[in-house]
Amino acid sequence: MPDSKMDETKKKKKKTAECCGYPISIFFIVVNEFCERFSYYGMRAVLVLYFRYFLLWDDDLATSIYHAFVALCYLTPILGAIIADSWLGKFKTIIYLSIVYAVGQVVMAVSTIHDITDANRDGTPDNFTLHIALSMLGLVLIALGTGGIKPCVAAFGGDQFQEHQSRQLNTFFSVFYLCINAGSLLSTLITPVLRAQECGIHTQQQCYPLAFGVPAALMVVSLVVFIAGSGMYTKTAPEGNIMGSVCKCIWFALNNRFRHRSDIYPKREHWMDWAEEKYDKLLIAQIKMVLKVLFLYIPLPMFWTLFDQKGSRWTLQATTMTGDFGGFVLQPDQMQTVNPILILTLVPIMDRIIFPLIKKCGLNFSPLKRMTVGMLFAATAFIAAALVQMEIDKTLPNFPSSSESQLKVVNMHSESLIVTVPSQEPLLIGSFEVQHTSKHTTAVSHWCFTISSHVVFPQSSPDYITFDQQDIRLAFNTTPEINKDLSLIKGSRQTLIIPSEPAEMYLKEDIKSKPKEGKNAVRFVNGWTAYLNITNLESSLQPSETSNYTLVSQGMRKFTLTDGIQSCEFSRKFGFGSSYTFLIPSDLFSTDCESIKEIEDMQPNSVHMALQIPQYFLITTGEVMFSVTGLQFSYSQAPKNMKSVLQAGWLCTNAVGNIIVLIVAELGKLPKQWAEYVLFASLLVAVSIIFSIMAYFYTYIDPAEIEAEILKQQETDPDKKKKKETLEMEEKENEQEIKQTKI
Ligand SMILES: CC(C)[C@H](NC(=O)[C@H](C)N)C(=O)O
Repeated sequence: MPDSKMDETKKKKKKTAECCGYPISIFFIVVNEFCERFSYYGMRAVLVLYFRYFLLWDDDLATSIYHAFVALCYLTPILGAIIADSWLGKFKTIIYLSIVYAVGQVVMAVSTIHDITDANRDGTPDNFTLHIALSMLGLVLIALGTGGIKPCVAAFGGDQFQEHQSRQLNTFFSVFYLCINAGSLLSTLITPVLRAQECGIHTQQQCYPLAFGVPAALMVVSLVVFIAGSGMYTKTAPEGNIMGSVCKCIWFALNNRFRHRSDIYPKREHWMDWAEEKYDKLLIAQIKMVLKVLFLYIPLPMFWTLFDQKGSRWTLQATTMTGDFGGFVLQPDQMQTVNPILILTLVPIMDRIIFPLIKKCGLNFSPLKRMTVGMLFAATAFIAAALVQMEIDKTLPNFPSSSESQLKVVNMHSESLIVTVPSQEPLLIGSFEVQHTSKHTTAVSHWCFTISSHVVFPQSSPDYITFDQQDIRLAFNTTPEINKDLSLIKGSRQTLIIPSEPAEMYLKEDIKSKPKEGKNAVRFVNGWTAYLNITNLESSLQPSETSNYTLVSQGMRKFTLTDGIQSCEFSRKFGFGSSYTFLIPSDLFSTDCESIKEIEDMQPNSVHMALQIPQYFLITTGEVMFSVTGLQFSYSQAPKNMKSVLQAGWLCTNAVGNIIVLIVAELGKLPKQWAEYVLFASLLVAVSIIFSIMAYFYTYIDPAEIEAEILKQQETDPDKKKKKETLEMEEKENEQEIKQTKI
């Protein structure tokens, strides 16, 4: 900004109302930031699960769209900075883009109401296209709003301070960062709880509308709070199109350099010096400072690539773990709260203890060194995530590969049965009726061994494997032998149900991946002589029929079984991510449901979510070293009129990081999740080595000092006036051109 203009702005700054040395207006800004971050992080916390389990996208698509959205949120700050600097000013930009943001949140919340398209009232939306279109529109509006206001709000906060309040200004930025994390913490705790509620008009479903609706409401509150402070703000007028001047100056330098590429022209120290013919030395020097920092930013996106996977891959990892902490149960998406909790504790610890201690030891822990160490911490966080993943993989069922089939046999007949399988010992499948002496709660391992067993068959035909008389033989001890041809589905797990009338045996497909969201999949085989109604099941169960799987949440669950005349209750406590087949015997009501037997199709998750804490600790330590330092570095190394430009550039590194996740997730699909974590960790280590080399050659500057020196030089430069006049004339010409184009 030209000096004269800056002086004008300073003069325009009226004396503002103060409280404890702070302008009162900043309280509105801080509360506004808290609500806005609550809104943003609350919505983000449930976004992947919404994609995965409401829109039914697979893991990769859900992760890709999530990262595309985050990337967009960090690309739009450039737009916000341009609008604020050259057109509306920060105040109006914040208001208008906050309205866009709030509308986006409301559209997003509406898109999650399944009842709006659930005409047949079966609990699932009938028109997925409408839900997808609405949610994508909502996300684009949110990205425009949140990104657009991001570089403006902090700067607008800074504008509120007078010259004598420089100490308070520094504290403001710390409080501002803490507000970001307090908002993030509360929302990531609350919205998953709201999501876990059941709601709906026709059918009760996961309450996504509430989980997205509350962030929408908070965004409206944020806007109202910001407007409420309107009368107290110091509002600075737009400072001219800085971005435009920078781009024009760079373009001119490049063009001029190209025109003078011949050896006859003397070389200049820097390629930007080729703009000297037309542009002010100060502007050129400022652009050089910015470009130097931007060049250093090139490797930084890799940090964000890893950092932003907390909300996607790590949340999905948590769904395969158990969150039972004794007194309370943690939902998988709530694990993300560990990050802001650690930020709130680690920022003061680092600032007050660790960094001063390092300084006391005589070590020069410069900002760029801190950022390199931060990157290495993030890389180790991913190694920790890979180790946890390996532990999880050990507990996952051995699902058949695409060339295998798995078969389980459940014998509900009154006699034992021998199954003969090629190249395997004949299996004795005990009779459910004869052996059901023990209670369902104690029978798990016993039944798995005697009445059921998984057998893995190598697949020979491309689609199905057919067992003829030679392949599989089912023989009973006393009754005449029964032979059955069985077609097993490739890559699938199936259960052969042998009812009381063995000739009516049938295959039922088993669940072949962990149940969603850490829930439990249960089904019933009706060995009772009449139809049965069971709570939670879609329809009544005919004799000998097997129900489809139904999902139940963690904790004690009660099922009421009735045939219309008699009824009994059956309760069981569930963990996370298990699957069971419950066998209903013929003496169901005489034993008051006690004789129900269970077969564990899939073990409950056994790796505890607490094991994710080390990876969260490492990534957050990395964040404090990298992100907080990076923000300060971007501010301190930027010339006074380009602080927001560099802030937008800094936010862009985050956007590019998310785009990298998208590309790697799409192109480099690794068969094992732990291998993907190791790949990301290795990439970040490689990038941090490159960054440390670049940092070694970087010389820290004091922009204010350089600017003052150039201004002093210019005062004695006779060309200065002429150049300024040329520049002003060109700007006027440009303006006239624009006016004419409009006409
Ligand atoms: C993206 C920024 C680093 C910042 N995020 C955080 O502080 C997280 C919650 N730890 C933000 O501005 O949202």
